[in-house]
Amino acid sequence: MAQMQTPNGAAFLSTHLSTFDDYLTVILIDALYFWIPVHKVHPGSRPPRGPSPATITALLRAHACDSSPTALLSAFLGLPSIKSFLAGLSHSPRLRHEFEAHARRYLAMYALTVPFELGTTERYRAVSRRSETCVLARRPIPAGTTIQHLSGKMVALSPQDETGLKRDFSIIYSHRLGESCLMLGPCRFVNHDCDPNARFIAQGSHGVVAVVAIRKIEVREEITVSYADNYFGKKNRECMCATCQRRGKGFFGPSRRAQSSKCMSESRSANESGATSESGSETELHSDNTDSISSEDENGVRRHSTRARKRRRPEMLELCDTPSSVSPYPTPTSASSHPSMSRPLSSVSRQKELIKVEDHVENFGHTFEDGCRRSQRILTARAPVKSATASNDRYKLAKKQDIGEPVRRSPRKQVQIAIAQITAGSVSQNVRRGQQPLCRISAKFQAGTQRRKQDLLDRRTGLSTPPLSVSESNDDPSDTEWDSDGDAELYDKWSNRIQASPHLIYNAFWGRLERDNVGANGKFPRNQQDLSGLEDNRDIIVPPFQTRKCANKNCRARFLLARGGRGRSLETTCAEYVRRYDLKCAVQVVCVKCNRHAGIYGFQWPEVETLKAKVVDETVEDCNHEERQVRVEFVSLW
Ligand SMILES: C[S@@+](CC[C@H](N)C(=O)[O-])C[C@H]1O[C@@H](n2cnc3c(N)ncnc32)[C@H](O)[C@@H]1O
Repeated sequence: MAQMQTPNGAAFLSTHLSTFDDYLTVILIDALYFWIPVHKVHPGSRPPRGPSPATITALLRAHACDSSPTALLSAFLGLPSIKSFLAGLSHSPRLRHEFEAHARRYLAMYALTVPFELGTTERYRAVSRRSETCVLARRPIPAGTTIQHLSGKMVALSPQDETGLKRDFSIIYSHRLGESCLMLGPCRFVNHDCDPNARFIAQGSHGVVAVVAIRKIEVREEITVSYADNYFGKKNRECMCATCQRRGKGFFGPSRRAQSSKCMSESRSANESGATSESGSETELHSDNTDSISSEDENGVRRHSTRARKRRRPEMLELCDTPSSVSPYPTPTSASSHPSMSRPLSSVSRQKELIKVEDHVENFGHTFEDGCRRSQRILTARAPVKSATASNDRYKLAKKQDIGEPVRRSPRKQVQIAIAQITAGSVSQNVRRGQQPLCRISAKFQAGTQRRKQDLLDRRTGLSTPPLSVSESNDDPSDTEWDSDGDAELYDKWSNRIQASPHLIYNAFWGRLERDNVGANGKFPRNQQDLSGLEDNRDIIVPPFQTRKCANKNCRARFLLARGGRGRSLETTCAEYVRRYDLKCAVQVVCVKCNRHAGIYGFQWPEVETLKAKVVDETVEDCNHEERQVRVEFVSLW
């Protein structure tokens, strides 16, 4: 195990803390809270076995209303798998202490009073090709407030890590420590915005980082900080933040294409010469700003001395000083004064790469909350984009007018469309992927709706399956089986209907019409075997099946039970969850957020109101609370 030094030393526990971070995010976020795997420092490595999601959920439930995570932490540390993990650290009390402190940071995120939560965003998908994490305000945060529990820890990068960690985005340059550091913990999920509403501050002298609101942050607003002025290329010209989008700058600016082609050739030549000099053995980072020697040419391409180039990190954030006058961090000068700030977001190889734009890109640039509240928000690439340079295509795609423009459609409307389409047995218009079809609902059909509603009600009273929770659907969706004859019967009925018009299957969730989603045998897939006969790249459509009221008496949301297959997923929000978990499984729910909280807090959410003295004002505005009031109805399908 690497030797431990103080945070100010050249080598600290970055390797260990990054391993801890990966381990903790797997067991405390990916496994039970989140619907995408969060980015890992060591994406390839397999973390040790941790406690099961059910165990952690039980712990969280037991301590959900605690004002401090201390009891939760000790219960967590007492779990057998955590104990055996800690046993491996017994030789180093300091490492053990760091693990405990880091676990506390992640566990604290589950306190009911925490004013933020993690969400997902598709904003950066055009570049990163994946959903990314973002941090959203759960309640109003006044300006100047330190955002409770949105914290992290900076650890200096050891030379091994410097070479080993090829691409980790949470590397920051600390002026105080004079070193590149890894930032780990919940605050590493905060994204950059050119007009941020918060900023990083240092807390104490041990590399602990917090986030302070610099203006009032509204409920559901994303919490953002400014990494640096030149973090995403010169003047952040690759920045994809909402502010740049609004102002038509950065990634969305008209000059970007011209610049990026120049930059491409410049950086290619810089890279070539850099490659030669990088054969040397020096990997140590600069210890202060004055060490870095860099300049910019007229094209905005930063040129480094050989030495600076050797030390360049691909991406770095900058930690600002604290708002108080006694700052442990010297006020940063210009971000560009350090060579690390010249991070080329689009590497040469990336720019050369031919873009493979999916022909169906949805929900671009919005977050989980948006998705929950705005049931549809679609950017549809009208046709597959053909070979061109990456920057060009990305630009074209991003310039499409409907980016970020919500398209509102009520679930009921979607369902009506679905019913009408299915009843008609065919579509009278060409419906392309991603396009929303329109049709008239026949009078005959409308009369039938009432009958079907009644029919559904009758059936529902006979069903015995208990309401579902996140833990149930999370455990192993593929193991989930239909658990009542009534369900199976309904499913059969639905399947028959689908098979009557096999070319057209409708996903009642997201209003998508799909063709040809039937197996080789011409039947709708009913089990894993059927599913495996289907091509991977097809969206498998989940027929709506049965709705059920949430067991929480304070929640009016309905669970939707359905059965489906697998498929690719381009969406976040509830839909992503739905697709991720129910594509294979028999069970799905309507609102991921409601269900997630239900799973974690054991339907205790409304009890927040009993903590009147503390949170009564905020509770009213709390988006989770609000979300739980969302009524989703799909009942008219039968
Ligand atoms: C510190 S991380 C923030 C959390 C990250 N979104 C995640 O999923 O873990 C920084 C990364 O977020 C993305 N990012 C954040 N803000 C961005 C912006 N304004 N423009 C482009 N990418 C951004 C980039 O992929 C960057 O490497």
